[in-house]
Amino acid sequence: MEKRKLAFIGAGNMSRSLISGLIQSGYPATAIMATNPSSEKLERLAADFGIHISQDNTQATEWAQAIVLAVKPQMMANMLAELQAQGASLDGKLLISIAAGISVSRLEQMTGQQSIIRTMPNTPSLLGLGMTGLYARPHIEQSERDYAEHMMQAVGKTLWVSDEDGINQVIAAAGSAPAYFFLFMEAMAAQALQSGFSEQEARLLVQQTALGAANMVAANPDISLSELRAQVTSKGGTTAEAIRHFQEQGLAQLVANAMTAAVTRARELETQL
Ligand SMILES: NC(=O)C1=CN([C@@H]2O[C@H](COP(=O)(O)OP(=O)(O)OC[C@H]3O[C@@H](n4cnc5c(N)ncnc54)[C@H](OP(=O)(O)O)[C@@H]3O)[C@@H](O)[C@H]2O)C=CC1
Ligand SMILES: O=C(O)[C@@H]1CCC=N1
Repeated sequence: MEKRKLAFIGAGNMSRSLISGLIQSGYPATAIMATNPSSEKLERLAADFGIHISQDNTQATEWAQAIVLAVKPQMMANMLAELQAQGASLDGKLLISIAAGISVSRLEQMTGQQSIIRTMPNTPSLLGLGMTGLYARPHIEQSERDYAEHMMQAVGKTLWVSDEDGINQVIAAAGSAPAYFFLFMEAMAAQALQSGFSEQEARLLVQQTALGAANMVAANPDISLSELRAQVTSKGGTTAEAIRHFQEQGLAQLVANAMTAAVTRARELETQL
């Protein structure tokens, strides 16, 4: 892939995940810079990955050809206003936002720029196992789409959405979703602990099973999820009893409601920020 000089504005959890995945995929550390107001996270990034670091957003944006906007949604307007106040020019740079809840048109207003791609990655990008949704307005050139896509493909899989609300659906199904699986695993580990396993044993049982289940899905694209479930579920056996409990207590509806709540929150942020 093209190795543009790439700056991450905001060196938090998601930037660290993306930077780690990019470095593992062979993106040159010398072509990456991260900024943050405080130095601690930056120093860890420099020590772990050998990238450039700076506490000066203007310096980073001037250096970069592509810029990942990776601050919290609530910080975005201030951060971009400060850049403009300092006279930083974003002309000719590709802006890649990873923020939830900030629309492209709002980003255009905040930056005065049009070359913007909205993305929604997730933290497994850290391991090259990310899932990223991308959205661009029709006027965005193919070369810019390709760069953003290849960058995200370096850290996992990608999916373009054709209308912008699709990004909010990606948040619910992928961006926020690692946390759902962690929550489920926490609940399972807590019960395993309760039943007499040590913390370490409980974690081993849960993590290896989650890994195995995810790999079973990935390795069998022609087998439906419900068929994979059926293969575990002996008639009159133990799994059937557990599944009956989940179903009687409305797991599918609960998941649907939770995902809808994530979408609603993303849309709400879009009206507020
Ligand atoms: N975490 C996730 O799983 C995902 C997050 N996202 C999006 O990624 C973005 C970042 O989220 P996340 O990494 O979780 O958040 P974090 O809070 O971990 O990271 C944001 C970073 O931005 C820094 N920051 C604050 N103000 C500025 C500024 N003016 N200039 C430069 N850096 C600044 C913060 O510094 P300080 O150290 O001082 O707090 C912090 O390190 C959000 O917009 C979120 O919607 C998208 C997909 C998944
Ligand atoms: O919770 C959030 O708002 C961000 C967006 C997706 C994951 N984390």
